[in-house]
Amino acid sequence: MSLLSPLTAIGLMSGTSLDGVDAALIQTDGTRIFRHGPALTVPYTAELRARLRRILDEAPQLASSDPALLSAEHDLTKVHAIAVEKLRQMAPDMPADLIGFHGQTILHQPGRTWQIGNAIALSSATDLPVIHDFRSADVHAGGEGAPLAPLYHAALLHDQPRPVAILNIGGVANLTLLTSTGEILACDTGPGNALLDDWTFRHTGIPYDKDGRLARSGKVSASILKQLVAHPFFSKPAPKSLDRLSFHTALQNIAALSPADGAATLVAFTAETIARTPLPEQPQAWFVCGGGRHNSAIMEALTQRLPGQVSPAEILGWNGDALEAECFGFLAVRSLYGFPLSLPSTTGVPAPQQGGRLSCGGITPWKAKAVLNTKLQYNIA
Ligand SMILES: Nc1ncnc2c1ncn2[C@@H]1O[C@H](COP(=O)(O)OP(=O)(O)OP(=O)(O)O)[C@@H](O)[C@H]1O
Ligand SMILES: CC(=O)N[C@H]1[C@@H]2OC[C@@H](O2)[C@@H](O)[C@@H]1O[C@H](C)C(=O)O
Repeated sequence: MSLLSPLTAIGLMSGTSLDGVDAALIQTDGTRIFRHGPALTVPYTAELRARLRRILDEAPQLASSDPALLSAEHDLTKVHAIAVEKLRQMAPDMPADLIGFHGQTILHQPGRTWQIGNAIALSSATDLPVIHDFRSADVHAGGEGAPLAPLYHAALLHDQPRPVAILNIGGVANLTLLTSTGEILACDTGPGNALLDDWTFRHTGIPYDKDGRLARSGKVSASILKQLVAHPFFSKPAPKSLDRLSFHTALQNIAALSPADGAATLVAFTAETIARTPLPEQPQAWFVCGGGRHNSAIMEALTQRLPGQVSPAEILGWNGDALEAECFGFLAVRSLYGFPLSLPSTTGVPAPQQGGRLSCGGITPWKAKAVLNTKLQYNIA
């Protein structure tokens, strides 16, 4: 059991959907969760989203000094600072000690992962220490750099009957399995909502398939689904990770289908690839978080395919839209306390790996010392 003082952290995550910044407060010592605070989302403007999307597409060729990149980074850091300010106003009874700042992933490939966001500027704007750059240490040590949520998921699941899983359906989907012996196994499983969002937008002008209405009005193309799931990624054992645009060629495979049949086939693709993930044990319960749990077509498709009980995270009293942001608050505290953020069974890194970097950018040194030193004492009593 940890004897370190609990800290209150603000976690900030901006996911692959480019919808905005999720922020959440959490009180934790990096192993136990003492309190979940409020959470909120500050959306990106359509203009910033469009700039980020261009940067994502160009990322493999971009220099870190590229003016368009620096300007987008500046603006998205401002959105993060606004999220922190709003959250502090919502929870005056939970003063934050530090921030966990994930940043916007613009590239994720074997051997290279890139999140943008200016930690020094965020630290200055909020007057708080900021932990950032959560993924590079894992990648440099030979890991996938993702997913990083598994240690947080395992902390959330500590009192649940095993084997049990948390499934996150964001742009990409990822799962954490806690086995009957307590091993934590994790991976990205394949597409989440990203392909369905693009397809729906292309055919209806609406950014996502609200409540799965389009998909539920269509029919799955069994032959195209068979082609899609034949990709070797899906039979590869965990750990494994994906970039946002992995499998985007699936949109070409379904191009000749009607909008409804295409949506139905993409929903089946998401559910089928989750169900096919090679796991040593089948969870008896799946707790689903991320925006995909709002899509009843996806939830139905999962219920049909998975042998265990499938429920939204809310059934355990969690906020399924806030889990990823909470996770980066939790990981910020782990980083500060020197605990690993990843394991061989979660990212394929050769040994448990610490990560994250501390930036006290704009904070006067005496203040950073006061905040962190007082809190970083062993709480022996
Ligand atoms: N009511 C709804 N009906 C259907 N789908 C929804 C609904 N609400 C949200 N979604 C889906 O959830 C997506 C957003 O999910 P989420 O916020 O988990 O993504 P993210 O955090 O960007 O992804 P990632 O976990 O890959 O980083 C939307 O793009 C949409 O596809
Ligand atoms: C590189 C990157 O940002 N990956 C994200 C993305 O969104 C979902 C999935 O792909 C997961 O691998 C990860 O985020 C979660 C929070 C994670 O690291 O666990």
